[in-house]
Amino acid sequence: MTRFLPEIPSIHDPAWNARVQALIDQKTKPLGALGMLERLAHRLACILHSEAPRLEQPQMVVFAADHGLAARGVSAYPVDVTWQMVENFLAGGAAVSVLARQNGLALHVADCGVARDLPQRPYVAGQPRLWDCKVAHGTRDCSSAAAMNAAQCDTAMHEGAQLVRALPGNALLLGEMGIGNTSSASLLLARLCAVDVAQVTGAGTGLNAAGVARKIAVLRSVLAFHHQAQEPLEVLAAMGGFEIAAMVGAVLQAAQERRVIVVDGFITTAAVLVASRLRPAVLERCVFAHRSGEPGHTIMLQALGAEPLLDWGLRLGEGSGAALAWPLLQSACAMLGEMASFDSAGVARQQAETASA
Ligand SMILES: O=C(O)c1ccc[n+]([C@@H]2O[C@H](COP(=O)([O-])O)[C@@H](O)[C@H]2O)c1
Ligand SMILES: Cc1cc2nc[nH]c2cc1C
Repeated sequence: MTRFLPEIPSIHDPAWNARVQALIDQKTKPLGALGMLERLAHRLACILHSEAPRLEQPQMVVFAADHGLAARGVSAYPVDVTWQMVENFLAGGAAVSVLARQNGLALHVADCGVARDLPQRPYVAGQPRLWDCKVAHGTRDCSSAAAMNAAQCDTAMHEGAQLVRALPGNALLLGEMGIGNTSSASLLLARLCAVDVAQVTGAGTGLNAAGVARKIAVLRSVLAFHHQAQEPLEVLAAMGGFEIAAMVGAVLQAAQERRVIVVDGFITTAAVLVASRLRPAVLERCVFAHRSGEPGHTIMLQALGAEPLLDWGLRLGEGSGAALAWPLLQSACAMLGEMASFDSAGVARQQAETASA
């Protein structure tokens, strides 16, 4: 299978940037007074190339898979939670199910490599949908082998891209589920950003201090075992997960189509980190929903130059933070599209001699 590596041109356009900024500055408010909402509106206007951007048919995809490394005791929960939570997503009872429903987000679950066979079920319009993107029944234990081979990595990326192609709309919200996947995210970050793994390893689903210390020791041994893996896709295959590889493909595809990509927490951001090493311009299409309570996320966001919308100590994953932040994107669009300008409303502007530099 060939590698999925589309060209992603930069959408940076100084003239367009200035035009959108001028529109925002003409709204009836003191200059800059809507703070980060203004920066968000600016970003959405640039991604969707519209002075009045509209978010259409938003699609939340929860990418799910299992991790061989989980057998090394790096998670507080058993591997079976992955498939059990997939069932919960589909039944409508998980956090992301509730928040997606509340916010009018279509919900999809992509089985990229859950260890159990999940029965296919009929598609019911308006209900969460299960997609079979399974590459294998979980990755191999990456403390003693590559998590996946290059062909599996390519397949997972293609699956993610193909799924995005099949979805309507102009906004993709990224979610994930996979017991053990905070370990993969920490490993990708440690290797790709050359930081000490102890600095970027946290409790995940809730390890205690002794558990975190054991997790760090395991992750150190994994990094030593894969010392030769340095290129982004080598690192992804060596220590990633099928859901992460599928998200890399999904991000590249969504970026190529110029969709708005709403990034959730630590693991989805790890996928964006890998994608951005392959095609840096994907970052121009991303909105980072929140700063996760997982300590490595702050370092990862910094490495990407990302400014997250929320800082709520969320550490659930699933796409829950992306769904929570969604109304902020809607507000940003409403602000740009519906707020009056000083001229249209007949409101007096700031006096020239009082303008700050
Ligand atoms: O997104 C995050 O920031 C995040 C932080 C901690 C845990 N999680 C979720 O918890 C699971 C992974 O945790 P663990 O401890 O099994 O590595 C996985 O299903 C993630 O969705 C997610
Ligand atoms: C219950 C549970 C729900 C989750 N959702 C995402 N990761 C999770 C991990 C656990 C353990």
